[in-house]
This record gives sequence, C-alpha cells and structure tokens, in this order.
Amino acid sequence: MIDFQHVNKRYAGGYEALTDITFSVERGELAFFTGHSGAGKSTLLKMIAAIERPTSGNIFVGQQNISALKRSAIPYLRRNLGLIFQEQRILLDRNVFANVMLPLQVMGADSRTAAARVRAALDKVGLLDKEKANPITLSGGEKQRLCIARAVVHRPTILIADEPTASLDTGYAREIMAVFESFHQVGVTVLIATHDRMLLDATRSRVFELTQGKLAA
Ligand SMILES: Nc1ncnc2c1ncn2[C@@H]1O[C@H](COP(=O)(O)OP(=O)(O)OP(=O)(O)O)[C@@H](O)[C@H]1O
Repeated sequence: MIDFQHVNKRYAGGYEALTDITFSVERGELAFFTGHSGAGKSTLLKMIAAIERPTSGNIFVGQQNISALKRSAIPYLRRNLGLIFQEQRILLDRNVFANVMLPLQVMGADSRTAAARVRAALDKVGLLDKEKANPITLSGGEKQRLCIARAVVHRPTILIADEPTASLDTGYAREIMAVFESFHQVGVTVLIATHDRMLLDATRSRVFELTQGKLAA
C-alpha cells in the first residue's frame, strides 16, 4: 500500500533529513514511526502526501509512484489521504460542524451528502453532541478528535497522524488511540508518528524506529 524504496531527502539548506529509507506498510495495517526529535518522522510522513518531495528514491502509494508526481496531480493523491499534522489549525470563528465540513466544501461536494458525511465523521469520533460548539470550548482531547473527524470526513483509505497525542494527558491519549484503532478495524491504513512511550508500549503493531534519518534494521 505504501512502499518506500531507497528514499533520500535533503532539504534546500543541504541538511540530509532521511537517508536510504526502504520499508513497506500493507493495506489496512496500523504502523508507528518513532525516534528522537529531528530524526525525520515528520519529513517521512509529509512525503507520503507530497508535502515534501524526495531528493531521490521511489515512493509508491497504492499503485502510483508519487516520487515525481506533477503538482496538478497532488490533489488527487490527497483525496485518498486523511492528514493530521500539528500545523493544521482549527478555525475558531466557525463551529465544530463547519470545521469538519471545510474539506468537503473545498472538494465541491453536494451539500446534503456533505452534511450527512460530517455527522457520520463526528459520530465516529464521539463529537456529534458538540456539532454546534465553538472549538474554543473543547477540551484538548476533543480538539484532537475534531482534527481526526476533519481528516476522515472524505473517507480516505490512508490516515496519517503526526504526534496526535502530543500535549494530551494519558486519559485523552488513550481516547485518541482508540479512535485510530477503530479506523484500523474497518480497514483504513493508519500511520502514526509518536514519541509517546505509552502508545508504543501498548501496541502490537509494527514500530519503525528512525535515528538521524535512518531506519533501524
Ligand atoms: N523545511 C525544512 N528545511 C530545512 N530543514 C528541515 C525542514 N523541515 C525539517 N528540517 C530538518 O530535518 C530534520 C528532520 O525533521 P523532522 O521534523 O522530520 O523530524 P521529527 O523526527 O519529526 O522531529 P520532531 O519529533 O521534533 O517533530 C530536522 O533536523 C529538521 O530541522
């Protein structure tokens, strides 16, 4: 489903963030990526969405080699992906429902189908009763669940999350992990970058460890 073959990433300043990365994740698998700060976890996940591009090597998502994808093809790639990155801000001038609706509006979805999908996504993350709330009133765990709902509202086949439990206490972190598990149960491929020892110790899934841009054997 996701296949990295000898992928290198050197940033514009010359810094080599990833070196000779080769791995594959199967369709429907849940996998973790861990490693020290600056090890390259975010860079690796961003390359799956073509937010960052490899300097060399090949990356397959599904059957498609996305290493040299044309800019115009990137929106089509992202339709299959649900992305949860820290930089994605919740809009505080709109309620929970409108925040989750946003990606569907961008994709030009029909408004009645879109409303049903938003409610289905909010239901999956347990936020249906908060649809009219202003996001500012949500707890940390609820805000993170809102981000997950927004990432899955277009029903992606692959869900990618970068440090989804950062800044959450243990109870909320467990709650968030249960939401990811529920998507994994229904066949979504889930990739999570995390430092969170509790998540890593509790899982039976594969854990890929990055050290200074290299994957441990
Ligand atoms: N846009 C960029 N330009 C230059 N260097 C970058 C850029 N983005 C990341 N880097 C560098 O690449 C290395 C890997 O960064 P990355 O964010 O992938 O690490 P990480 O493992 O996700 O770290 P953290 O756990 O702290 O988020 C770091 O040394 C970082 O400074």
